[in-house]
Amino acid sequence: MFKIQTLNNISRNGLDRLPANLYSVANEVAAPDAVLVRSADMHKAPIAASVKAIARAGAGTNNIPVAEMSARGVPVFNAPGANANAVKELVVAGMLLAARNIADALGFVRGLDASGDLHHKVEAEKKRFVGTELAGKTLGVVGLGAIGVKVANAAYALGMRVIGFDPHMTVDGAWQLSAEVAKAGSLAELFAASDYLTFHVPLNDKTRGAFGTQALELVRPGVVLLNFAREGIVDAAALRKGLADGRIGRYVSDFPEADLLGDARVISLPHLGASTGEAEENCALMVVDQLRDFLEHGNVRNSVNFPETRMARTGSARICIANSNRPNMIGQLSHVLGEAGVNIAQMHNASRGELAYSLIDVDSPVPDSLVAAIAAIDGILSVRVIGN
Ligand SMILES: NC(=O)C1=CN([C@@H]2O[C@H](COP(=O)(O)OP(=O)(O)OC[C@H]3O[C@@H](n4cnc5c(N)ncnc54)[C@H](O)[C@@H]3O)[C@@H](O)[C@H]2O)C=CC1
Ligand SMILES: O=C(O)CCC(=O)C(=O)O
Repeated sequence: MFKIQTLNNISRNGLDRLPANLYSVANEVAAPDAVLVRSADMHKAPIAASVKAIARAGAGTNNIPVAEMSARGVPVFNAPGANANAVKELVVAGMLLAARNIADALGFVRGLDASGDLHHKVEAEKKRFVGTELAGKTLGVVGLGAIGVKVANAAYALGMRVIGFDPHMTVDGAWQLSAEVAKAGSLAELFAASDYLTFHVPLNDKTRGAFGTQALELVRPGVVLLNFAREGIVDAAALRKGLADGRIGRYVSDFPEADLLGDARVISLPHLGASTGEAEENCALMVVDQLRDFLEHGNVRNSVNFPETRMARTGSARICIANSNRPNMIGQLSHVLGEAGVNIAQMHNASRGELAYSLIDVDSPVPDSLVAAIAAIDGILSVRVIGN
């Protein structure tokens, strides 16, 4: 029986794919085998030694201590692209909210006194909410991954000019991107050309503060800045300076900030990008399937720290081993198996950066002494036996 701990609400349709005879699922679990999480901050509490995998039902994994998990030989999975459409639609809504003063106008109508001549009040005041159109404006998209590509294509379909910047764009992403989206040679070029600017990059040491004081000097006065990626992507000081001197016309964000809550130029949403029934279900289905494949067969799909590794099962048992990616690890493993008289039926080894992962199917049961001997090899991060 595998014990799964959920740290956030995970779509029921996803959880239903965990058969009750094999899995128990709860919020509070002693010694869980795996954790299912959305946005809960896993940096804040120690992660139990029993955890063999973490599955993020979403895209960003900055709430998970990925480097620490790699050092423990624990894969972290996510659901690439599974919520991208939901985020795209909210980004489009965000551009429209900013362009047409929709939030202010809604506030005005909600505050109207229902008595008297409503029609007159509406017609007299509507000039306060005159907006602009998106068509003909330029949108700069930083990060052309699952979300950025969809946002770029949608904006083009709305009549916007679109330019994008992503030095690591994938071939798949390029296939999906409209040929009408122009490539910016640099971030500076993109900043200078954009009326609307949107970021769709992961938060990491390279992207933290990607919109900072330098960007502020380059952007068009009154630029509409959209941040549906992560709070840290936009530097706090640069944002406040830009709002104060009017360089930033509007800030539309999925991450409310305490001191900006009352600022009329700031439109904040409560991290709603992926909050649609469809996206929540897509993410849950994807990560639950990946988690099952890992726990039951050791296979790895869509991990952010492990290499893709899949092998059909043969033999009586499977040994799953994560180790430091250095010479002679396979040699030592096969030596230890040979010493124990265990024959390798088939094996698959793959590496990613500093980590390597092997699936070894064997013809006979794996004794505890062999597991201990493998774990004792210098550089082994984790060992697990399935189907013994
Ligand atoms: N508001 C919300 O509810 C949601 C927010 N997100 C955030 O959006 C981010 C992006 O999500 P996806 O598009 O699904 O991820 P993705 O991994 O498909 O795309 C990210 C893209 O950013 C690019 N990139 C990385 N560093 C870059 C840099 N320095 N400059 C330019 N491009 C760079 C990558 O090459 C990649 O193409 C997530 O990491 C997450 O933080 C994702 C889903 C929901
Ligand atoms: O699960 C959520 O609602 C947050 C989604 C998100 O931010 C992500 O997928 O990176």
